[in-house]
Amino acid sequence: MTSADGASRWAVEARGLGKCFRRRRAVQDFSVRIPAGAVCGLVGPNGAGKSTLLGMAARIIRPTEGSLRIFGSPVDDPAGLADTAFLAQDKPLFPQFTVEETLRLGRELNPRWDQEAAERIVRSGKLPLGARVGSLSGGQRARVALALAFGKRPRLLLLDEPMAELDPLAAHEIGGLLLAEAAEQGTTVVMSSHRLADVATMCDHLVAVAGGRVRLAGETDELLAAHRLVTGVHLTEGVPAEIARHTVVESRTTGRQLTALIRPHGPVEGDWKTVEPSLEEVLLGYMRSPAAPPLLTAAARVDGPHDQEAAGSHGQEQEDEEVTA
Ligand SMILES: Nc1ncnc2c1ncn2[C@@H]1O[C@H](COP(=O)(O)OP(=O)(O)OP(=O)(O)O)[C@@H](O)[C@H]1O
Repeated sequence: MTSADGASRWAVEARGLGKCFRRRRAVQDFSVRIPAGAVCGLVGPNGAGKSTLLGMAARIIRPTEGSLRIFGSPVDDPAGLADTAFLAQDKPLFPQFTVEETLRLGRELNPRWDQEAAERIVRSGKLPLGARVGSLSGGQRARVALALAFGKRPRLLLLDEPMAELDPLAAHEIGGLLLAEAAEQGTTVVMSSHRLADVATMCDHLVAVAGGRVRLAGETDELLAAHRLVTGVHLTEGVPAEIARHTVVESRTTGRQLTALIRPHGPVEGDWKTVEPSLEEVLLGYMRSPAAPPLLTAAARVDGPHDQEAAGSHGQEQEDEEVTA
């Protein structure tokens, strides 16, 4: 779908996307949209397919099946190449280069290079331009890598575990820098992370994957509002009927105490305490319960109400539920 000014509303649009490495299916039946302008967290356990998804969007891994569009154009359209920047997990930089030489390389390789933005990012960390990259701390190297990425002026910035090796202080600083620069440049950000607290504070959208399939996708607020954490005393075996009538993502009993993560289909009857769960509680619930049905908000679904191209789309959307909360 395109907006009135001709730009695509969707930064990323995957339909039935799949990737097979020899006989191993890393991603399957993946149908999700991420709107332009979102800061989207990509979460899931080790081996879930996060790096493979980012690699396909970054054009370094070729999908085996399905379609993937970036700002409305097929991912393999060379015209879109300059629109995307990808920062791999190991943040490949040349250790012998100085910060200044690294930025110069960025300028020479990228026709749309924005030296002012790149220098602003480096200077705000008080990094000396003459320092060798190999002598910098992990946080400082992350800053140089982000300067290189934002210097490209990408419309879509793909980050694989950008804070993985940073201490909490450096992660906070780099997270703030990332959000400020994304807002300044209007960049859509998709970042994989195992740090759920960072995802909760930084991301307005979320895609959770497990076993190469989407488990949750959409606006973080809407996804949270669609769930309730139910607790109470339960003396018999199994999930009580008044809870089982809702979609139960996960239920656990500790002694006499039952805790259930549910997607309510109306009020929860009986003597149960219900609260809105934290993002961490929702994500852990889905990770621990691979059989729980996935949930995609209307905006994340490729057959959502804004879709004009849904005919013939395939994927797991047939079995998903819509968020009604
Ligand atoms: N080049 C490859 N060749 C073969 N198998 C691969 C390759 N890359 C990834 N895989 C497999 O695909 C699956 C998904 O891997 P991927 O790296 O995308 O997961 P991830 O969610 O990024 O994991 P992590 O959180 O550990 O980084 C895994 O089973 C992995 O072993």
